[in-house]
Amino acid sequence: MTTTQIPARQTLNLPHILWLLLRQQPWRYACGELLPLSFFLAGRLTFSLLLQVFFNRLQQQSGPDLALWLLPFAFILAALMRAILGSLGNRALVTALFKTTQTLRHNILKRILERPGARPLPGSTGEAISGFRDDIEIFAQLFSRLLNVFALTCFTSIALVIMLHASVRITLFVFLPLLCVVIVAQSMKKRLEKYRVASRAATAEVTGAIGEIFGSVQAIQVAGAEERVAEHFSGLNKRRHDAMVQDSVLSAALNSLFGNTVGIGIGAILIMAAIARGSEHLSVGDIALFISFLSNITNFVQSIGTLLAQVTQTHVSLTRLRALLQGASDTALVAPAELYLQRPLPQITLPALDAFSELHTLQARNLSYHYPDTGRGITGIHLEIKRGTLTVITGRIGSGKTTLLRTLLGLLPAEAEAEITWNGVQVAEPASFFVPPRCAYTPQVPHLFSDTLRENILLGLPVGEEQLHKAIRNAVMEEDVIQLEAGLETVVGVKGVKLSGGQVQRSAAARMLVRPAQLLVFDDLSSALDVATEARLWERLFSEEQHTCLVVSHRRTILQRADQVIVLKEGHVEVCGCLEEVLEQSAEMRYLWLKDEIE
Ligand SMILES: Nc1ncnc2c1ncn2[C@@H]1O[C@H](COP(=O)(O)OP(=O)(O)OP(=O)(O)O)[C@@H](O)[C@H]1O
Repeated sequence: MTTTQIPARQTLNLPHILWLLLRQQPWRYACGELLPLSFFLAGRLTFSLLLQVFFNRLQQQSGPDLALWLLPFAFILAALMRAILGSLGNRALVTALFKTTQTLRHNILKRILERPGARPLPGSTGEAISGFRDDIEIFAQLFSRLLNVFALTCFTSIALVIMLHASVRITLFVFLPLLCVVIVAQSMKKRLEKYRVASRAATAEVTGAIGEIFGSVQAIQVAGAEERVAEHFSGLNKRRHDAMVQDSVLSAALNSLFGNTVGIGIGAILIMAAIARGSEHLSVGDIALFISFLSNITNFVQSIGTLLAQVTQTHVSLTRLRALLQGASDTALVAPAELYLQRPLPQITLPALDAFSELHTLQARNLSYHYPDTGRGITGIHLEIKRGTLTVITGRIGSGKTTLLRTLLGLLPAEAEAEITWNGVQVAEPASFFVPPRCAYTPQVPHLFSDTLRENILLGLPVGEEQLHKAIRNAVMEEDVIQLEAGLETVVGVKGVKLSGGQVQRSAAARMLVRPAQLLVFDDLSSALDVATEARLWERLFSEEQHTCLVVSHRRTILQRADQVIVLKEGHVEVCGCLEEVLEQSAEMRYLWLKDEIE
């Protein structure tokens, strides 16, 4: 059995990926970049040709004629056109680029959320954040540059024909530097790629360290490790600084090379024009035309150089984004996405409880999972849970209780021979199957967000106040809510730092209970709740209806209520049965029972 479906990986090349993204909003891109730029370049061409006519007339006649008057008008017209179309186009372009980047972010996030909950990211959080932020921005920059280069290429091609018509030899001199630039840029490609990878990795390390430091301020203070942490952080920053300097210096060197090479080209043209004879002779108008074209050709050359560097960067970014995709095809990366940029987000609704979702029996056979780094975990577990019963999993620390729950629920990928059935039908994808209204789960270490307590419980679920207060009461949280400064509207701080461990645990229980489910799974509430509070919670839960529960615990209060106790030892089921049976059959259980009494 596999818990996640990893589609056969389909790798697309970069141009194909860009094309698929461009195709999603061709009109926005056309209006945003190509149209204004084309008008600008058409205006620029007209202006250059008028300039040629003007200087030729000036050379031939004693005074200026109509061309002189046309020139400023043409210039003003072109500038006006550019300003109007540019500002209109800018809005379309910004929207198009934003949609493209958000589509990529949406698709990667979707893929991450499809992965089993315990292992959603392939690397550190910092690497993922840096991928979401920087690598995707690099895609947007490449898009913008490509469209720009496309328009400039059209301009340069027309300019080339006009220049060749004026003088073949001098025109070739203009394009010689361009050839040099392309050769130099290509030869630097590998080095630039190496520097880019290093600077991205260093940035990810710094981002990750910031996240870890903010997440463990208390632990650092308790250990008195402020100075050592600051030193470590400073070391990471130094590495990032060095990598960024190498990267930036090489990019800047290439850029300045492009600019200066073309400058030298302009000098060469002037010299060639000065010494040209016969058919190669250039008029003042031709020289003015060449020089006026050259500023745009400079632009073109620089853009080509930057484009080549950006293509290299984008290849590096694509490799990193593929790592976040974790085996999914590139088509998943560029698939059109519903973004809700201007419309309100759709309401979250719980799937309706159909006849099949009603639990009668849940069975697991040969459930195994071993952590790749330690080889520890659970092996060959069988279990059966019947409707309306309470099953308690117990065992020593590290015996595999949490691993068993997570593997059953698909949060860890079970090994191949495992089989999970719900009412006798095999569950192909436990991670997406064991969700409300079939199953709800409170983990041992719940995660709260830096939001109000209400939002932390509801997570956007549209339920009435009555249902919310019932869940809070069942989680034995109602007195705490009254005491909090703003009740349910209290902002609980990052990871719920403003709440006690027990309050965090019970908030998570309320989050679970507000979503009615056929199977309720609790992982060891006793780690954060005192005996009396935990007992009240079970009392309330079982007094109102016959829930089906799967609970990890070592507390006698819940063991005594259990219909079935599963005792785990070193990742195996040691014994399974009602409390009397397991106490009678297992020395391990007797040890755990006595230990709880002593504690
Ligand atoms: N992320 C992990 N990577 C590697 N090994 C792990 C990981 N999590 C747990 N283990 C190992 O797997 C075994 C089972 O761990 P598990 O957390 O399931 O035990 P547990 O019975 O739930 O413990 P506790 O009572 O402390 O919650 C342990 O030996 C533990 O060291």
